[in-house]
Amino acid sequence: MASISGICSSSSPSVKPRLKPLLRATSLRRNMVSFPIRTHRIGIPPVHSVAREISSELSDDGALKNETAAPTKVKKKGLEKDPRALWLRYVDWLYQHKELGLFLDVSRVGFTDEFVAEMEPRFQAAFRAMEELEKGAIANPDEGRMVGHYWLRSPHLAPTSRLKSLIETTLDAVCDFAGDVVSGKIKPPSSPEGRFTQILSVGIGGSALGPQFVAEALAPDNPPLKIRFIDNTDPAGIDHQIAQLGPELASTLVIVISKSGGTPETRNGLLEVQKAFRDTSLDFSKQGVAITQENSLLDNTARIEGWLARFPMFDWVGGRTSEMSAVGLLPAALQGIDIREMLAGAALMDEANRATVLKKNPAALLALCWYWASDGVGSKDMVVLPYKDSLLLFSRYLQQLVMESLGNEFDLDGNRVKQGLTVYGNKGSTDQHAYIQQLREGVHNFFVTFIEVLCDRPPGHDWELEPGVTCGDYLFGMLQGTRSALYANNRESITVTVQEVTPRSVGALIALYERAVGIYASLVNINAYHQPGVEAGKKAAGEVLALQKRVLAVLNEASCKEPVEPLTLEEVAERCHAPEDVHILISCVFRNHFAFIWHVNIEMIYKIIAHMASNDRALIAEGSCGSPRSFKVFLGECNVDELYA
Ligand SMILES: O=P(O)(O)OC[C@H]1O[C@](O)(CO)[C@@H](O)[C@@H]1O
Repeated sequence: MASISGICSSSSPSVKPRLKPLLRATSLRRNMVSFPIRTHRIGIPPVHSVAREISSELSDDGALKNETAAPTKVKKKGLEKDPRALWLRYVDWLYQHKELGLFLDVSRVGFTDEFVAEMEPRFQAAFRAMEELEKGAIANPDEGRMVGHYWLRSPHLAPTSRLKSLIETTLDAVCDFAGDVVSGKIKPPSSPEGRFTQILSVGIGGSALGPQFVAEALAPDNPPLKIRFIDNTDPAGIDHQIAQLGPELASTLVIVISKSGGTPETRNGLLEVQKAFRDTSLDFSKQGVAITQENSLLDNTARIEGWLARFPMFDWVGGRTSEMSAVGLLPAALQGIDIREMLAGAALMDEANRATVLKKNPAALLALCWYWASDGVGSKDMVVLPYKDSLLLFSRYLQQLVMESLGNEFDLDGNRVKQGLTVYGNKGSTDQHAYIQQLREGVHNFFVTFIEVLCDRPPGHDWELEPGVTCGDYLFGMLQGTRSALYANNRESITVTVQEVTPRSVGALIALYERAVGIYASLVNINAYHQPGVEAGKKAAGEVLALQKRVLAVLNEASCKEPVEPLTLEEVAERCHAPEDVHILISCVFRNHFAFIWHVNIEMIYKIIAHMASNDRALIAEGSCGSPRSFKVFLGECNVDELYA
């Protein structure tokens, strides 16, 4: 058994939300936005934070309509249209990483030399910040954490020898365990096949998106183990995954992934899967693997129940940058993907991204384009279009990486900035038959990133479907045509080109965008490594479930009466609020918010009851859910246990 407990890092210190007085932009002039100079942690100079509400838009000829929106003093001008000048711009700015076979073309983004010059000091500061981060600075100040995903592929860079050996030991353990599972040395106890054939990965967000993207991109046609995912608390979705496994549940390795070890969706997925194991008389512990931080709820459960294996997550690796930790590496290795190649590709890309000359640093070039195109305030969305089916999930993966990192209400100095960069996209050329019409001719609120893969299919397999033209030529033509057509209509685009979709190039792509996010975050002075907004949603969900328990208790009590006492919504709400809400109500009345809170609660109680009624857990005595004012509700069966629990 590959249990490597004890090598996880200790759990993180408690986190306090950062509350600072809000500062506002102090002066806005017509052609320029200037802001008070502020000091900055880890060496970032002041930035021209631009209030989101100031709209900016390129007009159809590429000129800026609202000049006050410019994040720098540089005026935007129309995009270059002269073919020769454009070719020179292409050649001048083309980035190539020879060893990785990766190109980055930023020529179709209209930044000017003046803009680049103005941004230069900010880039130098961002490079210094990245350097400090890699040396182990507390780059996630709210949570008091280091940010160390770069060490995962270059352990020698880890700030202590303990961390270095932790990374290396974990990687070895992942490889050994995966090798033993694939070879059949580690086998499920009661499978007729005598070896594991399936992986069921249970996790959400950063504990799912990386493994999903990599599986889609790199899993061979006949992997040693096939993978499927439970990444939600949707019971029907979970049932579907379990039903699809059918009798192969007996040969399924269940990998439960959660950095915190307490995410409700993941816990629910685990409980549902464990029930499915019980229902089929299978011993879950012999087939369960946990990837989590040491001593988390999940870790303790796995240890106490004696699961097959446990692998560590580190508090200095964020969920959305965890693909190169056990989170991504274990599922990938089990599918026969060369994870050391993935790590090598990422390490090479990291190395390139340490260049302090803008033109030689691909991540910085991306950040420059994002800043230019979205005015440094996310005023334009990033549409990601990989022209390759296997990269379908790249945009979804990037959506979390970019939006959960950059979407921030406050900057590092406590100013309300409401930052972000919206990401969406699926794949080309498929999307040309969906929304490219709007991109070409409709609202101009985006820039595009094309991902191009030069090699169409393995050598020896291609054929011409018409003289001189292959199927892949069409895909190539669609990409180039769309890029040109968009540009002709002043729509900017970036093109990232890789030779092939391989573990090495996928590792490099992940590393490229991880670093671009880090650099961009420095440019706009935000903490890219926390996600306070997500916590608010989780907390609110907890409150809804707590309210549901109270509603259930009230209905139980009324339904146990002889005769049963059906209740209106108002009656349920009133009984729910006593006695523990009295305090809340008094303070709400005191602050003149009573009506609002009452309204929200009664609406929520209505939704709770409607949901229970839809699932046969509450019965409507009078009226219907469609007329909430009048309906009366009771529970079908009086649950005395619950009532007196
Ligand atoms: O790995 P965990 O702790 O279950 O968290 C899953 C995801 O939830 C988030 O915290 C957002 O809720 C992501 O950042 C994270 O990747």
